[in-house]
Amino acid sequence: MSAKPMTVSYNCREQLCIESAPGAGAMVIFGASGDLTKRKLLPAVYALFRRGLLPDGFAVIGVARTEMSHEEFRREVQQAVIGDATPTEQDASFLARFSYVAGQYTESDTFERLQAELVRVSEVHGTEGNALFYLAMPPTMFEPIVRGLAEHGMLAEEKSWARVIIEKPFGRDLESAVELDRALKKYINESQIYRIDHYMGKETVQNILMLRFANAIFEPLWNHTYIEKVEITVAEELGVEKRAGYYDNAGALRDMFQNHMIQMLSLIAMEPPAVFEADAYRDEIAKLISSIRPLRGQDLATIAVRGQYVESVDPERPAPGYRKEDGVNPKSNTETYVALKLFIDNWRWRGVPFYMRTGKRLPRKSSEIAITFRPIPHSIFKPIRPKDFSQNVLLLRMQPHEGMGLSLEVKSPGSKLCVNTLDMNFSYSDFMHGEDIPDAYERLILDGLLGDQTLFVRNDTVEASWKLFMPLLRAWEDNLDVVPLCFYPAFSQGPKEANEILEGGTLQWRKI
Ligand SMILES: NC(=O)C1=CN([C@@H]2O[C@H](COP(=O)(O)OP(=O)(O)OC[C@H]3O[C@@H](n4cnc5c(N)ncnc54)[C@H](OP(=O)(O)O)[C@@H]3O)[C@@H](O)[C@H]2O)C=CC1
Ligand SMILES: O=C1O[C@H](COP(=O)(O)O)[C@@H](O)[C@H](O)[C@H]1O
Repeated sequence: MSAKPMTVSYNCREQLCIESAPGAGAMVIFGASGDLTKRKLLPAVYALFRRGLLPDGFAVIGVARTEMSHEEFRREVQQAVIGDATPTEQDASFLARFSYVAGQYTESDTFERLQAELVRVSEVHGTEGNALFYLAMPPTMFEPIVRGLAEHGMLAEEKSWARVIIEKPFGRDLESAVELDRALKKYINESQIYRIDHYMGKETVQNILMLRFANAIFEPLWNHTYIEKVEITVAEELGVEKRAGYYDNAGALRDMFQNHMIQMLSLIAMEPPAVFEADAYRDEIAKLISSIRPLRGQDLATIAVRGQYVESVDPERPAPGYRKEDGVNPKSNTETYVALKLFIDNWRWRGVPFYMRTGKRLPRKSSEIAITFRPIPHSIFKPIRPKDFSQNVLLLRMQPHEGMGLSLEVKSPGSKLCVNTLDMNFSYSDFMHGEDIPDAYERLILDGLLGDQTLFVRNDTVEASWKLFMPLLRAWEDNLDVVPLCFYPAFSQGPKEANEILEGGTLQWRKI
């Protein structure tokens, strides 16, 4: 059926918007000279400023070992947020709120100077002694920095607040995650730790909750009786880029599955929390992760596939194999692709397979969740059989072209009784009136300033997720034969062996 554009009407009901403005506070970025700061944090802070969401009492202090004056740091910030454009008066007032402290992260002197700078910005910019510390640093530095902050009284919360945002990886296995948490908890408590999973800040990921819990039509169908399978894909076109040092040690399971993929699965499958508040919400996520069926040794070969990209075979899109990438061990067995079939052993999801895959150097960037409903039980349109009808699929597109789709079986107009599939599609961009959808870091930094931990990962879920994956990680490390490393050409659909976990190849992955 030729698809006509859908008419979407959308009434923004301002009275139904929940938006809180943060109170005064400073943001301190450790690792201010780094990649994450330049590419993500500074543009996000600038976007918040442009949207009028930063408090009047606000300042940013960059900290790193690289020697820089305040002015040099401001120039870096300017470059990161407006590039070569000439700053407006408003931009100048934004840049004036930035300052810089250079020093070693383990030296007392650095923390003393930071403390003095916090006092200064409190007086000059009215940050009221509150501080959001963002550790955009390799995780080996988390403990020394938190210790330094605590020893210099910057984490005490008597008259002001102090929060610490940390970036993944939260450990590289269960043991190191427990150890990291133990080390941090010597100086701060859980209510001060904000663990970022940037997927939770993505608008479309959050919309899963609104779709499920603000519409009565889905909940009755949202279970094993009506849903046949769920497929979650996070495909990247990019390769390892400049992060080989980290990635070759981590691999796709640690880099994407243990965190982003499991969090997305949780949003699809969790029970409704009574309220959308940090603990109620995260309790449900923790329960869900703990109900995922353990990955047992004897099942691994039938539920898991790991792959690594090799050189592209497409002459129009040349790309080297993973082992030839800069900084990668030429004999590396690190996986750049993982596909898994998971089950959730609870009342709602008993027997429903969750097919999940993620990988680098796939044909294009595409993150989506496809929920396939069961076939109709009986056809009244004889001789058309039940299996001739396409099953309904609800598609949630995270990126790019954020939106959703629903496929329905409909009658083609005309005297004949013809069944056809109609794909109803809608894109968020239709609602945005030319504005970009806010980046995940904007939302998460704002929540950090607000003191709202809802979208941040609680430690019990980090540990539950590591616990789930440990048998697989151990099997891979101990014995390459249990789940052999399969190779796929860059920009292909991934290793062909991934089809095997789809019921021995009788089903197919959605095309990326
Ligand atoms: N970049 C990204 O896209 C993403 C990053 N992350 C995580 O965010 C954090 C920061 O990432 P990113 O900015 O890429 O990291 P970088 O490697 O760019 O490091 C950030 C800064 O930390 C300092 N640094 C680096 N290595 C060391 C070291 N061994 N000891 C002390 N200081 C060091 C450097 O500053 P200086 O030398 O001036 O002190 C550097 O500018 C990491 O935990 C990373 O895993 C998570 C998701 C995506
Ligand atoms: O955390 C990570 O995420 C990115 C993918 O994030 P996206 O927002 O671009 O989808 C991934 O490239 C990176 O390896 C990983 O560390």
